[in-house]
Amino acid sequence: MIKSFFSLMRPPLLSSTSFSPCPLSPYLPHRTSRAFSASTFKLMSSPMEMSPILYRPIEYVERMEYYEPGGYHPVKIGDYFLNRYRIVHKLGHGTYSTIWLAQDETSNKNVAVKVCRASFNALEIGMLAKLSAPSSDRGRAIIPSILDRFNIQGPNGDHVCLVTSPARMSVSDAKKESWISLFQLEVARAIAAQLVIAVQYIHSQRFVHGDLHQGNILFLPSCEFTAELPTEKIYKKYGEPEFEPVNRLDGQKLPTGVPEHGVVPIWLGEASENVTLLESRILLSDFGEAFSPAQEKKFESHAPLLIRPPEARFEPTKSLTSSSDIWSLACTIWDIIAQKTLFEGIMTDEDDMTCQQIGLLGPLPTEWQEKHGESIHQSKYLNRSLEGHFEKTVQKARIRARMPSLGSEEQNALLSMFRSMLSFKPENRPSAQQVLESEWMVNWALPEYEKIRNSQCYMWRWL
Ligand SMILES: Nc1ncnc2c1ncn2[C@@H]1O[C@H](COP(=O)(O)OP(=O)(O)OP(=O)(O)O)[C@@H](O)[C@H]1O
Repeated sequence: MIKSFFSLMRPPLLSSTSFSPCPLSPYLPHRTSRAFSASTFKLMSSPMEMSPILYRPIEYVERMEYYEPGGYHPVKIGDYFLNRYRIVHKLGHGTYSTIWLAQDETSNKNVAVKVCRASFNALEIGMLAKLSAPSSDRGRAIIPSILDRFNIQGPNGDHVCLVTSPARMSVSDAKKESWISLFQLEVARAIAAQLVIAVQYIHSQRFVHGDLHQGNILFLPSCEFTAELPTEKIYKKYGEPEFEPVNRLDGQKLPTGVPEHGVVPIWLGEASENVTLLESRILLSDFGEAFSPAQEKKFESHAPLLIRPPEARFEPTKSLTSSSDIWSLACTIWDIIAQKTLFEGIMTDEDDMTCQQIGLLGPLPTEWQEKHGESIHQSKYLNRSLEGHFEKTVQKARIRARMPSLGSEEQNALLSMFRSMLSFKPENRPSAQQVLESEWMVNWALPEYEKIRNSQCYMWRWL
């Protein structure tokens, strides 16, 4: 059901099941790929219920099928929440929410209001509240702060709303906006450093994030945008909201609870190669898959297949742990540094993913091989290697894009970090703290982070 709906929506280029090296980015027309956001990616890997009514898909806009009892709330531009938050634009959408830019009329700041689906499990909020409690840990600054929280009632139910600071774009948005899908080296290093610091902080608080992909890494906007920019200036600079009519495929009237118009999200971002070091401050968002292993066992991973740790498949009776985050963290750091993802494919499956992992990383542990037979070893990926993939998707890609490539010492340090993080058995992977202490982090990534840590705007977040 899920797949067949997607094949209806997907243009021919993307419906291919062949493993083209970079299915989404540089070769699609400008901005087209934003319609296939991280959340779309995720939808394919999460269980979901579908409304029986189908709607004409609208580019860049959430699927109208989710406006149903228990689903999204039909937010309109101009809505006031709590007589305080005036909705001025749309920021984005995910599987569980729509996210809106609002003017906080009490503080006169621009904020993000995440309006969750009515069936949303509020556990995420509790976790985020704990992680965003004041702390002197440098990782705390990379976790979004909950500025306010309230509920609204609507035709589709009762919706939790979270107010946080607005972000500019995600790492995946910045790469999709670019023809070369690469960040400047110092920017990639700074993002990777912050991500590891954030994960180390989350693990130190005894949580596992569970969904560490590029779509959940958000760039902070300028201080000017958050603190001062009035709505008229935002519209002048970034454009007024664009509305697209919502139509059912069967031509019938829209049911209650479905908006008459979809709102195209504002684009505050820029192409990856144009992001400067000072603009590379990030927040790690989306704690919808997070859990506390001390209190809860979690056997199934809903992370996108491309970053999903192999133990979710091969050790289904063991609970996921912080080591599962380390695997996904390695895949995501790769994606930040390279032009193409570590593992590839849009409509891929677990067998293919295992074949790709063996191709890049070598044979599976013996007990996993025995469990799953030999068939997965007979694959087209066998002549690959991590080093070869690195040469192609990082070094040569950077040279082609006329960007500096990595020196051999840095390359060796980085590959050695990847190798340890991508150990098949979770118990063989380093902890986030050990990753922070790795040669690449200490000598290349953390020094770039230190440069932005002391920037004026960064300090502003603490005032
Ligand atoms: N504070 C924010 N500022 C700007 N954009 C945001 C913000 N929060 C989220 N977004 C945008 O909305 C998208 C979805 O957000 P988020 O991941 O929090 O949603 P979700 O409903 O939990 O979905 P999913 O788990 O499918 O990603 C993000 O990828 C980003 O593009």
